[in-house]
Amino acid sequence: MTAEVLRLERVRKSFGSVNALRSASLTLREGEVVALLGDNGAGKSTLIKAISGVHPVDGGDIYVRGEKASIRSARDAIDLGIETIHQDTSLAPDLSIARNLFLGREPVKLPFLGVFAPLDFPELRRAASALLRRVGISKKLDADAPVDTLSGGERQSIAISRAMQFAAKVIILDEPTNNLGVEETHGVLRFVKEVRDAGHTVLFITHNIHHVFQVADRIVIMRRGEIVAERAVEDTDLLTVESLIMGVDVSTLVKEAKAR
Ligand SMILES: Nc1ncnc2c1ncn2[C@@H]1O[C@H](COP(=O)(O)OP(=O)(O)OP(=O)(O)O)[C@@H](O)[C@H]1O
Repeated sequence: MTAEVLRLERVRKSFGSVNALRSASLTLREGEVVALLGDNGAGKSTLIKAISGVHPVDGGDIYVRGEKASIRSARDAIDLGIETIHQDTSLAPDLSIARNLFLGREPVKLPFLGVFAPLDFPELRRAASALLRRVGISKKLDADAPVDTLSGGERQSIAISRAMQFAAKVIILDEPTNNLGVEETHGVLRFVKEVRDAGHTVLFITHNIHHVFQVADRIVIMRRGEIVAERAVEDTDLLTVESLIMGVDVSTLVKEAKAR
């Protein structure tokens, strides 16, 4: 078994009277792809927002590489090696691919000038092209082109590449294949596997169980703010996972529907 990179122990988060996370415990290990599944309102987004510092938890503990961590902001999470790619919001559409690959962490000239330091464009272009080659999406991409000229799948790959290059140990993807075509979806799923094979840990939310079986190593299922089941993908099947998500035996429902 590989090393533990992130562990949540009995984390809680409420919004007024809504207990979005009741007592969620989860361990992520190095180099695995974990799919987080659950019905609408199960608490998936709240869980990833807790890990990424958007909604600091009300209680419970978070450990990063075995050390107790305090994640109170997105900056805290990034500093701990946790990068989150939210749907459609992770890129600046008007900026170039190269700028988006660095976004806020661009190479600068005269770094002692702090926020006033001018960008080092030749270095930015060189580093961006090298990264695009390394992640295998360089074929037709020009690092100077605006990012809004890219397809949805390419944009996802750019956002994931950015997370990878900043050596994020844990990359969290919120519905990475939402609104993508079939081919693009396969491209992103393939890329997720490559990211895993490069040693990163990926946690992703999806409503598409078929994608889970294509890419995940492990499935974690949430219901009503708790993690109710975890399964290795090779040890489970679609009906079992659907049953765990819904909290009822789906095969019985199917039989009943056929009998009507
Ligand atoms: N900012 C918020 N303010 C108030 N309630 C919230 C907030 N965010 C989430 N909730 C509530 O917390 C519960 C869990 O929501 P969450 O978005 O985490 O579920 P989810 O599993 O991601 O659902 P979906 O798949 O529909 O996105 C829901 O009842 C939701 O209405």
